[in-house]
Amino acid sequence: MEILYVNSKEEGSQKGYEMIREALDNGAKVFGLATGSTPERLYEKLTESDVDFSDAISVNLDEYVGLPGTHEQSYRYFMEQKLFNQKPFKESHLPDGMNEEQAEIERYEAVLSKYPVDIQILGIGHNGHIAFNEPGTALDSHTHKVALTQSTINANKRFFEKESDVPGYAYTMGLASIMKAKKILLLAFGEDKAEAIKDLVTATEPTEDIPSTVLVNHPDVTIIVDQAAASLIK
Ligand SMILES: O=P(O)(O)OC[C@H]1O[C@](O)(CO)[C@@H](O)[C@@H]1O
Repeated sequence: MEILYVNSKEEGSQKGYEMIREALDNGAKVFGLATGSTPERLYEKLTESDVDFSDAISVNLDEYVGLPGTHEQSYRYFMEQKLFNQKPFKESHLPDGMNEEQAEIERYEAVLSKYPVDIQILGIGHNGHIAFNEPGTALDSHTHKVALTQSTINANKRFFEKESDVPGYAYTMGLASIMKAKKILLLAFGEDKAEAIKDLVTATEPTEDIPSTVLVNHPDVTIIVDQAAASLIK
């Protein structure tokens, strides 16, 4: 696990941007994408650049259950606004929050089998979740439906008018699905991520209590942290 210490979110997003470009230049075809506030600046940098994803495929980590892709808080809508409208991919895949559970799990697993991820962008939740894999998720999990924890609902309610509007469930790639990516790039910015980063980088083996620790066994993980997120490990 390589840790890149940067001074700011701006610098970290620039580094992330450079790594994505490098992957594309070196022939990466399938990009695993994340939502949330963490990668926003990185996506902005991609949209401001001359990068061309028209031959590439994107697959996203997760989607709220019950929100159609046209809903402003859906992750499909987020991706369209932040990246896809400006930089279209040949194909962009996200879980479909309106599909029935079993059908959606099978459909998305088939997408992931068809398109193994070359480079996966990840953020991290306060409780160490990656994608929507909350503490207690099996380390060998694949795409599944998850009940969001109160911690995640609290963190995400800022995007909704009121807390009761936050969906209680999501479809998410599992931890084993994420581990299949050839390369993983995890970004964390801000003091509120310091505890989660400490838990991840001090872990010696994976534990279900802290989903991010599954990454300890991945051969190619880079973590980009700003000073605040690194404040408990430096
Ligand atoms: O980047 P943020 O907004 O801090 O979110 C952190 C994590 O939470 C999620 O948005 C899910 O709650 C993840 O997809 C993300 O990595």
